[in-house]
This record gives sequence, C-alpha cells and structure tokens, in this order.
Amino acid sequence: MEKAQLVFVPAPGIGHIVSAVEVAKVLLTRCHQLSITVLILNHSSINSKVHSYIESQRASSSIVSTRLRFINLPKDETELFSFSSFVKSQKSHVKEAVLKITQSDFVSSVDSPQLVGFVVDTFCLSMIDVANEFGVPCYIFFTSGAAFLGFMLYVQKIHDEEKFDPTEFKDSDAELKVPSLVNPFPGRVMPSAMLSKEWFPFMLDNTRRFREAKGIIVNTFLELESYAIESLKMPPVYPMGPILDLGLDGRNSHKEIMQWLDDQPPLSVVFLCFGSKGSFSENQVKEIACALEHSGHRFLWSIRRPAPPSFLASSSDYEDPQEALPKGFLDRIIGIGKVIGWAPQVAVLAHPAVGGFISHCGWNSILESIWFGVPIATWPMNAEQQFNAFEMVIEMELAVEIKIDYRKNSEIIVNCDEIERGIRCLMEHGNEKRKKVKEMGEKSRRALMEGGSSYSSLGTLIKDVMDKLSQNNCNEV
Ligand SMILES: O=c1ccn([C@@H]2O[C@H](COP(=O)(O)OP(=O)(O)O[C@H]3O[C@H](CO)[C@@H](O)[C@H](O)[C@H]3O)[C@@H](O)[C@H]2O)c(=O)[nH]1
Repeated sequence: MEKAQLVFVPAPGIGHIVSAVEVAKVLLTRCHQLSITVLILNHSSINSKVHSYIESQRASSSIVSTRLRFINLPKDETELFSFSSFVKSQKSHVKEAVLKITQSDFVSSVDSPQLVGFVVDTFCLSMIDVANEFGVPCYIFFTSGAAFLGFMLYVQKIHDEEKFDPTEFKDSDAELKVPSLVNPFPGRVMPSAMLSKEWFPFMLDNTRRFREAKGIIVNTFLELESYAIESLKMPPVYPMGPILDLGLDGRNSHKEIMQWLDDQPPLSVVFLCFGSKGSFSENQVKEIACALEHSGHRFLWSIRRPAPPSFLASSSDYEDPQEALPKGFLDRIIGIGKVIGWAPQVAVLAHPAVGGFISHCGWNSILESIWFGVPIATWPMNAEQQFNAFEMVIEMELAVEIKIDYRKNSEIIVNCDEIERGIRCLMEHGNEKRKKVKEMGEKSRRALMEGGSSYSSLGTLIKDVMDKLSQNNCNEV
C-alpha cells in the first residue's frame, strides 16, 4: 500500500523527461510505499518523440509502472513568452493538477497516499512556489554534473557580489578559482549558456533559488566527481547516478545500423553523435567528412538538420543525408563508414565494435560513454558543454580534446587536420584514456549496487522524503 506520493515536474524536453522518469523509477524500485506523478508541461518543444516515450512508459509492465503515472497539462492558447515566463505561467496548471490528484486520491481511499514533496527540474524552479503553497518540501533534479552545479553557484555569487561579467571574462586572460574544480578555469571555455543574453539571467534567477530546496539530486556518482561533490555544502546534495535509460531497444528499432556494426572488428569504429540538438554548418560538415576519409578508421556518423531556434527544440533527420555531404562521399566510404540520422546511441556505445566516441559532451552522453567504457574526443557546442569538455579533459583526464572551446554558430571552423589528429589520438592502440574510462565505468556500476555510493545516497534521500510522514517506515527492497 502506497503511503506517500511525490510530484515530478521535468522541463519539457525529451532528455529532461527521460532522466526524470529514470529517477522516478529508481525511487519507486527502492521504496514500495511511494507513488509518483510526472506532470508534463505543454510546451511547443513537446514532440512525437516525447509522446511515444510517455506512451511506452504507460504501457510498460515493469514492477513500478502501477505506481508511476503521467498527466499532460493543458495547452495555453498563446505561447509568446520566453521559456522562463512559460514556466511561471504553468504554476496555476501544476497547482490545479496537484489539487485534483490529492482530492481524488482522498476520495478513492481512506488510506490515501500523502503528498510528501515535489521534485522539479533545474529549469522549473518557480514550481518551488507551488510546493510551498502545499506546505511540502521541494527537491531539485540537476541533470548535469556536480562540478557544473558548483560553477553555477559560484558564478551567481561573484555576479551578485562583484558584478562578474562572463562575456568580459571570456575575452580576458584571467582564470577563475572555482570551488568545485581542482584546476583554474580559463575564460575561453566559459560555457555558451552563460554568454547568452536569454539564458544567463534565467540561469542566475534559478541559481539564486537553489538554496531554497530541501535537497539537490544530481545525476553523478561520488567516484567520478568526489572533489566537486565534497565542495557542495548547502543544501544537501544527493549524487545518485549514473541515472541512464539503458533500454537497449535500439537493437530492434535500428536493425540495419546494428547489423553493420556486427560486421566490424572489435574497437575499430569511431562513433560521432552530437546530442538531441547537434548539427553543423555545411562547411564544417565538409571538414568532418574530409577527416573521416583520411583517418583510415571506420566510422558511424550521426548527422542532423539544424534545430529551430526555440528553447529545448531538437534537431531533425535529413530526408536524404546526401544533401548535407560532399559530392560522392557516400560512394567513397562504402565498406568503411556509415552515415545515419538519429542514432540508437546507447546500443551503439554498448557494441564491441565501437572504439571511440566524438561527442558534444552533453552530460548524459558522458555518463553513457563512461558506463560502457568508450573514450570520448570532446567537441562541445552549446549550453554547459564547454564546461563538461573541460572537466573531462583537464579535471578527470578521461577524454582527448578535439575542441573544448568550440561554440555553435561561432565563425570558427575546425579543420580537417585538427579533427583527424583527434580521431587518431582517440583510436590509438593501448590508449591510456580507454583504460581509465573502463575503470571509471566499473566504478559507475558499483556505485549503483547495494552498498555503493549512489545506492547509499538514494537511501538517505528516501529516508529524508519519508520523514515527512508521521511514521517513518518505508520498507526498502
Ligand atoms: O542521435 C541521438 C542523439 C542523442 N541520443 C540520446 O539522447 C541523449 C542526449 O543527451 P545529452 O548527451 O545529455 O545531450 P543533449 O540532448 O544535448 O542534452 C541537453 O541536456 C543535458 C543534460 O542537462 C546537457 O548536459 C546538454 O548540454 C544539453 O544540451 C542521450 O541519452 C543519447 O543517448 C540518441 O540516442 N541518439
């Protein structure tokens, strides 16, 4: 019998929803007395991928599916605002939905589950106000790493206290001494998100509210980011990762790609994939194509059409990838390479033929590559990815660098030679990085096992959540 329930409010992008649902499942698996409702904000970035993902979760027959429900919130007539205004405008819908849930649960059962808290995405912090109205605590789910969380807190502090300006700093030779980083942080890798006129104020507003949360759930694990995690004091941080959607159904939905990989020798293939928004200009695509042809390595390359400028929008597949590639490229690479659209990334990284990954350094991609022991060559584009690339190359020494300071839409073109050098370094025999990543991958798996760091952290979180109930007696499995 469920005694307690949590309400999740993820940001309305596929990546954020998938991560939030995975966190929900982990909580439900460990605590049988908990049920979770995930509220889906009706933003224009909600596309068919999101709908089919939610449908597949609803149809799932996993042991937790009966205690996990989804509610799609109503769509507003107009959506003319910035993303931050959009989130604020959704508070009334969230409040209404939660009122309905608590009332209908109360009517349907005398022993109805008690609302014990909210778990909200980093981009949805105005929902803290709704949690306050219900008199329950609010936890934040932070979808990037602990070092970046520390960086946000530090930048917000020096902005508010010393008028720190990321744009000025980017062009100076100065370095920042960030409490969550061992090494000094140079201006040239200031992440895109902090240089954007729309994002930076939004980020500052959100960060100022972090301290109001009861706790911050971070998708990381102690062994990966111990220095950063220990540097974070307030509020309590729960590193409970890696939280990944490891359903390897890509094997079935992308048979042709997987069969092609089956035909390649072990560790021979470079995989290139740049996340849900990754795409390049025509000139940059040419340089990548040139490097791949010259490197002599086999490759699997996911190329995508640029996303519309809207926040959280994803890029899409080309109807015919030939339109974006140099003339004759596809004919010349027969037998050594394959160009695809959306990749079954998890299944690809799990495949023994894959020896290296050229990645934009989205946090989920980093965690997936570590999980499967595949080394990365970094090529950040957007958001906080330059920071993640810095962390992987300099702080953790787990990746080789193609670029750590690339920014999408900058004029800079990374040339064929530079990319080719990166590929050779990534794929070289006896690669030190591969060994280190494999060891970290094993640590990531151990972190989730009984007695592991993330397992324990989750136990502490559950205890904290269930403390809200009059009798604290959550039975763990
Ligand atoms: O062709 C593709 C492309 C992506 N993926 C999957 O999509 C997810 C992508 O996530 P991530 O690597 O985190 O990249 P983004 O989609 O770019 O994610 C956004 O959200 C992340 C988490 O907050 C941030 O770290 C990024 O900078 C931000 O762009 C991963 O699970 C991939 O396996 C595929 O399966 N196939």
